[in-house]
Amino acid sequence: MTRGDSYTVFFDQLLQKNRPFAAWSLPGETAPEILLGEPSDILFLEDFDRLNGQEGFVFAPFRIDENSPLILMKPGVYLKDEKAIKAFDIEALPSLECKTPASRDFYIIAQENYLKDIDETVRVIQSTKLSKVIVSRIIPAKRGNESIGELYMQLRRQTPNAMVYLVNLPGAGLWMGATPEVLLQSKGKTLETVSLAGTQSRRDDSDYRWHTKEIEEQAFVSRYMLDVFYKFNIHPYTTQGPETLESGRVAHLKTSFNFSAKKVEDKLGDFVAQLHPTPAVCGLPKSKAHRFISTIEKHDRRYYSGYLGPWRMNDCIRLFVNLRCMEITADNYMLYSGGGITARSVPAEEWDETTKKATTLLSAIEAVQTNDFNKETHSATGLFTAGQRN
Ligand SMILES: C=C(O[C@@H]1C=C(C(=O)O)C=C[C@H]1O)C(=O)O
Repeated sequence: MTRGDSYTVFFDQLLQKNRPFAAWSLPGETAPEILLGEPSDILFLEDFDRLNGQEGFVFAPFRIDENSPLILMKPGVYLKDEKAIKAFDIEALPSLECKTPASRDFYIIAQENYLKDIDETVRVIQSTKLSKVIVSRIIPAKRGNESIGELYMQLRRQTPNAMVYLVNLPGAGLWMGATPEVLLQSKGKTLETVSLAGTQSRRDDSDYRWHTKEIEEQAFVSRYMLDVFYKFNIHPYTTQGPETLESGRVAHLKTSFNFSAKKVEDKLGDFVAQLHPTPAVCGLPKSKAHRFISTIEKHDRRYYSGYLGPWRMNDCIRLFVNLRCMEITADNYMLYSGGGITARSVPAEEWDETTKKATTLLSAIEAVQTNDFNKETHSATGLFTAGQRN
C-alpha cells in the first residue's frame, strides 16, 4: 500500500512492468527527473573511456565484469516534473519480460571477522607502500511488501542535500541510494570535481573539529585530484575548502575544484576514466589498493563505489559516486558501506562508521515499513538483522 502520490504510483507501475528507468534528484532540487528507456536504449560499454562522445544516463560499476557491466541508457523519454508525469500515459507502456537474474551470494561479514580484516589492513599499511584503502561491507535489511516508490520518496525527504536515485536497469537490477559525493559536474562552462573523505557523526551545533586522521585521509584524495589535473594539463583551477559537508547522519570534509570545461572537452570520457575510482572509494596507490580490495573483501561491490548520473544530457554532466546505496533483491535490501583505512585507523571505530553511514537508508526503510497500512505482515522485529541498528 502506498500514500499514493503521483511519483510513488508512477515508480511502482514502472517496476511492475519491469521497465528500464533512472530517476534522480539533485541536491537541493525539488522534483525527481526521470529517464525512461526501451531495452534497445541500453548500451553495455567495454571500458570506462568509452563514454567519450556518448550521452545519456550512466550507471558504472566499481570494476567492469560480466556481473556488472558499464551501462549507458541513451536519452529516451525524459520527464522533468510532476506535470510531465501526470501527462504521460503509463498504462500504454507494455510490460517487459522479467528475466530472473542469476541468484547471487551476498557475503555478510560478521563483526569479529571485519575487525580482524581492519586490523590486518592497518598492519599492511604500516609495513608497505599502501597508504590508504577503502574497506567495505554489506549490511542486509529485510524487505517487506512496502512500496519501493514510497521508499524512494521518503529517502528524498530525509536527505535533501544528496543526489537521491532509483534505477532499474537490465544488467544491474534495482538500486537506490542517496549520495553526497560529486565525481564530476558541469556548471555552465566550468567543471567541478570534489575530494570528499573523513567522517564524523553529524552535530546539532555545527561545531565540527577534525582530527589528523580525517584531515590526512581527505588530503590524500585532494592530492590525487591534482595529479589527475597535471596529467590532463588542467591549469588554472580554483579550489574551495576543505570545509564540512553534512549528509544524512554523518559529516565529511570536502574540497571542490573548478576549472574550464574547455580543458577536457574532447576527452571527457578519458578524464572520468582517470578519476575513477578516486582514493575516496579505492585508495592509494590506486593499483595496490585495487588489488588489496580484491583480496580482503569477500563480497562483490558491483555498482557500489562506481558512479552514476546524467552524462552530457541536455549539455549537462552530473556524475556522483555511488555511495550510501543498496541493491534491492526480491526479499532484501543489501546496503553497502565502507570507510577509508589508514595507519591511524581503529577497527571498532571503523565498524561504527560503516554502521552510521548506513543509517540514512535504514531509517528510510524503517519509516516506510512502520507507516505501512499493512503493518502486521512484517513486524518490526523482522526489519533489521541483529546488531545493525545504532
Ligand atoms: C566509502 C564511503 O564513503 C567515502 C569514505 C569516507 C571516509 O572514509 O571517511 C567518506 C566519504 C566517502 O568518500 C561509503 O559511504 O561507503
